[in-house]
Amino acid sequence: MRFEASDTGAMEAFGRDLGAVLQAGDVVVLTGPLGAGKTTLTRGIGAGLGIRGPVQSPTFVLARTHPSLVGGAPLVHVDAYRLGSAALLEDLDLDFDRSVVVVEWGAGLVEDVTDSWLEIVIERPTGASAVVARAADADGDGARDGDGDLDAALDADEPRVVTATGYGPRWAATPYAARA
Ligand SMILES: Nc1ncnc2c1ncn2[C@@H]1O[C@H](COP(=O)(O)OP(=O)(O)OP(=O)(O)O)[C@@H](O)[C@H]1O
Ligand SMILES: [Mg+2]
Repeated sequence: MRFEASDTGAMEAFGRDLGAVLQAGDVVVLTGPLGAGKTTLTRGIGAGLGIRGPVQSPTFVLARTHPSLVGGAPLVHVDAYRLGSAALLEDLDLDFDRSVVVVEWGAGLVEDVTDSWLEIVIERPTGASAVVARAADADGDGARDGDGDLDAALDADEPRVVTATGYGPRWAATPYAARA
């Protein structure tokens, strides 16, 4: 399943819709470059699940558990950026069966801990480098301004291409199923 999230709100809305169908035992893997929108999507998933926020970039903790406010499964939000190996993911001893687990940078790690997962790849078609170049020359005269607000430019709404592919029995009969 592939679509374009035109802005931050569209990404959160996709997450909310997805969160509404996720259940305990589900694992979602988010892949995409820095600032792609992985945490933004996780925030939407959290809203769809009805968990207690706020969902933030797990900078100092590798995994954060958000309890449900509606009697459903908690959201376990993992940042595997510094984790690097499936063994370390296993060491976190997460309660996969009873939680919805979302792993940023989890590609290639979750295969060892679950037989089914939903992989979501987020791409910035415009490319971060193009955004950086534009930020450096905000007035567009071809010369570097030196006062471009890089952070604002990186955060500004721009489309993302989102591809969601489900692997394993959990996703087989869903629109996300990977085509054999
Ligand atoms: N179409 C879009 N979809 C999602 N986020 C967008 C979009 N357009 C702009 N943004 C902005 O891009 C930023 C994405 O940041 P976010 O923290 O979600 O990325 P990330 O992939 O988690 O980064 P990191 O790798 O650092 O964890 C946010 O500031 C968000 O508002
Ligand atoms: Mg993030």
